[in-house]
Amino acid sequence: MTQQRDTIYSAQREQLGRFAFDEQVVEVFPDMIQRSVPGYATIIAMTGVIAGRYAQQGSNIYDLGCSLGASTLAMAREVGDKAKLIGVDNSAAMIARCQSYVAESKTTSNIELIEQSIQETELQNASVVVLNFTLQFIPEADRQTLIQRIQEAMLPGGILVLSEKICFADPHLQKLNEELHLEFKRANGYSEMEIAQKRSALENVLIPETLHSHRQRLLDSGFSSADVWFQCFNFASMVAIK
Ligand SMILES: Nc1ncnc2c1ncn2[C@@H]1O[C@H](C[S@+](CC[C@H]([NH3+])C(=O)[O-])CC(=O)[O-])[C@@H](O)[C@H]1O
Ligand SMILES: O=C(O)C(=O)Cc1ccccc1
Repeated sequence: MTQQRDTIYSAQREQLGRFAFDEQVVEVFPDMIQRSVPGYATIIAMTGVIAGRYAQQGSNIYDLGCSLGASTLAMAREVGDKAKLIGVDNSAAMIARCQSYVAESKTTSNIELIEQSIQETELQNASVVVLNFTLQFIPEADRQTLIQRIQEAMLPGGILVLSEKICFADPHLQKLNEELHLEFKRANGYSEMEIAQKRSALENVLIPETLHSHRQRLLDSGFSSADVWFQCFNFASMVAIK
């Protein structure tokens, strides 16, 4: 994998379009997500560990919003050929590049990649479902239906890993965590202009919710247990068990 540095928002732009997962983003995505999401590497690696524990023989494992397949490949390493891995993403550019990463990885796992909206994906026989930083891009009004569908497609004892940018009901905590995230981005070499321009491009595209809302939705959808297993500032990962 060649690592290209993310400089997408480094020059001042006259017109800032909505953030999109296009070819330009795909080129720099591994660098972008690592420098933007505190705890990203840990969440990906532990998604693999969790999948290794919960994979059921002959079941399906879904990575919904798989991007370049970071979680898919982390799970492949832990799961081997016990289960079929299915990565889904609606960005053609992401799926194309993901396909070549999977080929390069020479994994012996059975991996299928599908270019499709996860709102349309047929889900079944699932022991593990992963939504790593994807639900935040789904319209809020559609989130309950999707989580409910995932729950219904899961085998008893199955697990959902849900990682998200989160917000806080308490205004002091909201301000603190947002500022700490900004410090993290500055420490990773992003300039004030890059931070400001990306923030504006993500407005009304990435919509965070509180941990309370996420947990409530998971329980309302029929999961028997749901809680946080990792958090760094305004980024968290939860597990929900059927
Ligand atoms: N409706 C949709 N259907 C399918 N895919 C979608 C949809 N909406 C957005 N996406 C896809 O969801 C992914 C979100 S990135 C996931 C990172 C990955 N999980 C990782 O752990 O490396 C997170 C981020 O960039 O913050 C993108 O590839 C979109 O194309
Ligand atoms: O960069 C940010 O501020 C984020 O919230 C995370 C992110 C990471 C990669 C793509 C889109 C959003």
